[in-house]
Amino acid sequence: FTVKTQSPSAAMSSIAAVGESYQKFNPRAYLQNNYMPPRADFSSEDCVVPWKLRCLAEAFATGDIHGRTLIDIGSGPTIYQLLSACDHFEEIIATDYLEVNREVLRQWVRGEPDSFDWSPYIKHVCRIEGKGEQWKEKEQKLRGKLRQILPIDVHQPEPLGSQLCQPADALVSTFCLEAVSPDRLSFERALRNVTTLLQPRGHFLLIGALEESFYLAGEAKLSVVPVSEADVKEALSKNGYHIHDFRSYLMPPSLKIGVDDVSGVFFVHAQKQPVA
Ligand SMILES: C[S@@+](CC[C@H](N)C(=O)[O-])C[C@H]1O[C@@H](n2cnc3c(N)ncnc32)[C@H](O)[C@@H]1O
Ligand SMILES: O=S(=O)(c1ccc2c(c1)CN[C@@H](CF)C2)N1CCSCC1
Repeated sequence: FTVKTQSPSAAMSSIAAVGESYQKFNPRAYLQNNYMPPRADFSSEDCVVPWKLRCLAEAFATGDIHGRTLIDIGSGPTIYQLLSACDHFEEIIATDYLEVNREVLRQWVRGEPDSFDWSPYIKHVCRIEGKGEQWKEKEQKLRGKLRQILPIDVHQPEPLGSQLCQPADALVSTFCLEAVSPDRLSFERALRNVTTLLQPRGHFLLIGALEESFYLAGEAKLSVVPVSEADVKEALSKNGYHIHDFRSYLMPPSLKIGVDDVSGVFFVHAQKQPVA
């Protein structure tokens, strides 16, 4: 059999095409499609949003994941993925490819009146963490820790360019790598690139879409490389990670409303192994 390898120029042009497709990405439409009712349902712990928040809260509740800095890879216009992290790091760095998303995050940090209302998520996380924390306290705490909102390109060997002084103690990334990679090889290379941002023995919490091929964000229709559990595990192992925990959520048919064709969601707690 022949092994299909892509020429560097072909790989670059398909990555360029992804970047071009993101120019039409509409943050508000994206938030509407994925983070507002009816899809964003908190009515049962079995719903996908409570499941995601519980995965993150339980990982941080182990006490194993802490340090000075945490970087969120491909934050987009969302902050839910950082709510359980903010008690465990001095500084949280959000990143995204698009200025429109970085500006949405800045608006939230500034507490601007028409910024997205994350209070249902903050209230839910305070409840499941069970520390008696008031939601406005957690909201202000996260705002205080989100001190840098940086441009990133996971397809670059140095995704943050020269902006990063030293590798982070932990990484978080949600629905980014598979949503910006034209194929599995690019997905693995993007993971290799972002791994350079993480200290050896650093922890990586990764959430993503299983077997998704597209999603909508306003005028933009974005291609997604369909990945299976095995693909994600293989990519992590190839990049020197030990997998502490891997969980999957099967998307109920009722949540398939046309804004994407996601089949499920994965959560991974992985740790970068030191080079021998
Ligand atoms: C599906 S959204 C995920 C947003 C958010 N993390 C969440 O959980 O909903 C994918 C994000 O990846 C960003 N992105 C696009 N191309 C990228 C690239 N080359 N490197 C890093 N991020 C990129 C997009 O701007 C978008 O915000
Ligand atoms: O948290 S989710 O599982 C979720 C949240 C975000 C996304 C997806 C899924 C799938 N498409 C991604 C595109 F990359 C973005 N969820 C989907 C069901 S309704 C609430 C939001």
